[in-house]
Parts: sequence; C-alpha cells; structure tokens
Amino acid sequence: MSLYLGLDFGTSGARSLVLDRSGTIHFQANYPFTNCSSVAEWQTALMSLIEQIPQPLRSQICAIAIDGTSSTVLLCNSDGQPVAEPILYNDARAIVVLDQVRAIVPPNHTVLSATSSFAKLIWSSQQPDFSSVRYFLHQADWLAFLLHGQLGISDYHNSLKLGYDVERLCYPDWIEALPFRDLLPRVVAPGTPIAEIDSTIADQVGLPRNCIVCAGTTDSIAAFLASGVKTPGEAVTSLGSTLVLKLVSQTRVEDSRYGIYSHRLGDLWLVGGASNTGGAVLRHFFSDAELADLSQQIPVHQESPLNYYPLLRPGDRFPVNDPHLLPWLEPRPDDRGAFLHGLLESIARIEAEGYRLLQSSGANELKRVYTAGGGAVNQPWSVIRERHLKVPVRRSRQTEAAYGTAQLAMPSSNLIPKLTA
Ligand SMILES: Nc1ncnc2c1ncn2[C@@H]1O[C@H](COP(=O)(O)OP(=O)(O)O)[C@@H](O)[C@H]1O
Ligand SMILES: O=C(CO)[C@H](O)[C@H](O)COP(=O)(O)O
Repeated sequence: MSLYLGLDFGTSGARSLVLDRSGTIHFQANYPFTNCSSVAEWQTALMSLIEQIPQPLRSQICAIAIDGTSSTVLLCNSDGQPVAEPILYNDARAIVVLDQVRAIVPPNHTVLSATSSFAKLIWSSQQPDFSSVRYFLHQADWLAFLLHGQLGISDYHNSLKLGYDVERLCYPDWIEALPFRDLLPRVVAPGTPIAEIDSTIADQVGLPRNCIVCAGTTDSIAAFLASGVKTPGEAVTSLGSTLVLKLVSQTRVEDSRYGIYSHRLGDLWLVGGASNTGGAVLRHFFSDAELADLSQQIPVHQESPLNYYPLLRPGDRFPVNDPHLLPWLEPRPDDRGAFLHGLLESIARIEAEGYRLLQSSGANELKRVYTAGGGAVNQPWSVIRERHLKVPVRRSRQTEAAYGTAQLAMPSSNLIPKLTA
C-alpha cells in the first residue's frame, strides 16, 4: 500500500501524519518544541517524527512533503549549514530597512512589511556574515533539503513573501536586478516531486530509498488544504499560536497597509492575512486544560465588556500592519474566567475585522468559516466568533495541517491544480 507522510512545522511544535490514497490516517505524532527558533531542534524533530512511525508503515511511505511557518528564513553556506540564527515569521527586525524596501518594490506590494522574507533578505544583506551566504531559504525548504540533499529549491507559497510573482510564475525584474539574486531559491509548485530521499538518510531513518521528497507549503495553507474547502466565499481561520485568515476568492487582493496578501490556489486566490494575536497569548496565561475547562463556563451569548488587543509583545501584521502596535490587556479582572472571556471575545473581534477588511478590499463575500489549529476544539469560542462573524462557523473536517501536507505529497492530488503562467 502506498503511504504519504506530511510533516507540519508550526510555532509550538512539529507534527507528522501518515495517509493512504483514500485519506485514511494510519499514524500521527506530535513533537512539542522547547525553542521554536532552534534549527538543531527542527532537525531533531524531523528525524524523530520519522523514526516514531512504526517500521511496517515507514517502509510503505512513497512520498513526503513538509510545511513550515511562512517567512521564517535561514541564511545558509554552500553546504546548506545556517550561518546565523533563523529569522522567525513574526520577527520585525527588518523595520530598519523598510524605507529601502519601499524604494525597491511596487507601491502597496505584499513584501512591504517588516516581517516579509524580502525585508529580511535586505536586512540580512547588510550584516557582517552575509559574505558567507550562498542560499536564502525558508524553513520548509531547508527541512526538505535535509532529506533530499538539493539546495536552493522552494515553492510559490513560501516564496510569496519573498516577492515571487505567483501570477507570472517568475521573479519580478526588481528582484532579478538585485546584486545577490543568485542566493534565492528556484521556485516550483507546492507538492512538486523534487528528488528521492538521500540514500544515507533513508537508511538512517528506515525509509525506502525510492521515497520521493516533494516541495512543501506554509503551515496555514496546509491547514487550509486539510479543511477540504474549495468554494469562493468559504474561509478557513487557523487558530494556532497565531490567527491566520484565508478567504477563497475569485479576485486577488493585495494591500500592505493592512497586511493583506493573496496566495494562489489554481485559478482561485486565498485572500488573507496573519495576525500575531492568537493561541500563543492564551498559552501565556492558561494551560490547554484550563482553556478547555474555563471556556465551558463562559456565558457565550453575552458579549464581554473587556476590549483587548491581545499580543505578547509590540507589533502586529494584520489587520493592523504596524510593528509598533502595543499589546492591550487591561483591565485585568480577578476572575480568570472573565479574563479568558475577554481574550476570546477580543480575538474574535480582530478575526471579524480581518474578514470585514478582506471583503471591503474586493474579496468574495464571506459565507462560512471553518476552523483549524489548536483552537478549533473550543466550541464556546466558535459560538463567540459566530456572533461577530455573522456566518456559520464550523470545525474543519481535518484540523491538522499535517493532513493537508500529506495530501500535497500524493501524486496528482489536484490540490494545487496545474497552473498556466
Ligand atoms: N481549548 C483551547 N481553546 C483555545 N485555544 C487552544 C485550546 N487548546 C489549545 N489551544 C491553543 O492552540 C495553540 C496551538 O495550536 P497549534 O495549531 O498547535 O499552533 P501552532 O501550529 O501555531 O504552534 C496554543 O497556542 C494553545 O493556546
Ligand atoms: O503566522 C504564521 C505562523 O503560523 C505564518 O505567518 C502563517 O503561515 C501565515 O502565513 P501564510 O499565510 O503565508 O501561510
């Protein structure tokens, strides 16, 4: 039996999921991170998750795909070794070069954000260790390289925030003109077979030597793919460590003022944005068990009077694209249930404002929202969110991003319809 392995690298951990062609799950596992910015931990998680798959299943895995957090980037030397710490998706250090970015790219372009991969590239080009850099890669690209040994290959989901033109399927002239353009990866469609796994790695982790490693995607697009949503007007909200919105639209929308961008899905667009609010703020104050317990006691049909902007540190990407935006978590009630109600209600308000912006910017009218990620289990939160969204809110058929990534590894999965440039 042919089996397909999806590996999802998020913020709080990595997950594996093994599927067959009928969509039946044969195995899944989780690897919680102690430090989500440690490439050594990423590498350990990758090999550990593969080795946790029972050998009878492992020997039937014929293809693998990996998703990672979008615009998490690494600078690597000619051997593929990182020459510096990775720059995570929500790291806004590149704010200091935003004026230089603005002078290079078209007005309002997706990469006009302190957290875009392109801004991080410009920032990195001005650092002392840049002379030793040979490859500029995304997290998913580098993890796939560890398996197939091919450096400098990415997918057009991870490369959107690098400035790759996903309509013309090429780098724009303003990137081709860069003096360090040769550091950038060759870009292929997500799910494209890249190469058989390196034979030494295959033997080391017990995978078949003819196992194919495919191009990947981003974590929130993997969650979208897992949901099975395809219809314009339907949307997927990823309630993970962050809050990520994706609305299926027939029109592309791009507006860097609000952090709105569009990923390509065949001839449709995933119009959306990614906020730094979300589960990471909840986890700072509550354990998962407390979240489950206290959420059940919330009077969900009453709107909390507490109006927060829940962030762990200054800066948001969407629907407010402002690296200086301050967290707002006052007043703090003594009652922990009331505090949680205020947090869930406030994140629901931000989600609703996000979808309102997407629609007013030209995306299809919102009809229904499916929920993915760790927060998808929270039914009381779904009721609160539905009150603000004013459309049905349902849990995705599959809430694990790794499910979508495993589907991406299936040949002719038609998840990413073949594009014509
Ligand atoms: N019952 C719950 N209600 C709301 N959020 C939850 C619940 N259980 C877990 N979470 C949140 O889910 C998040 C982890 O979700 P996950 O999809 O694994 O995130 P990521 O992939 O971004 O690391 C945590 O930040 C946690 O706060
Ligand atoms: O917030 C994030 C981490 O989970 C990523 O930015 C998320 O992947 C959103 O980016 P994209 O829409 O490109 O997938």
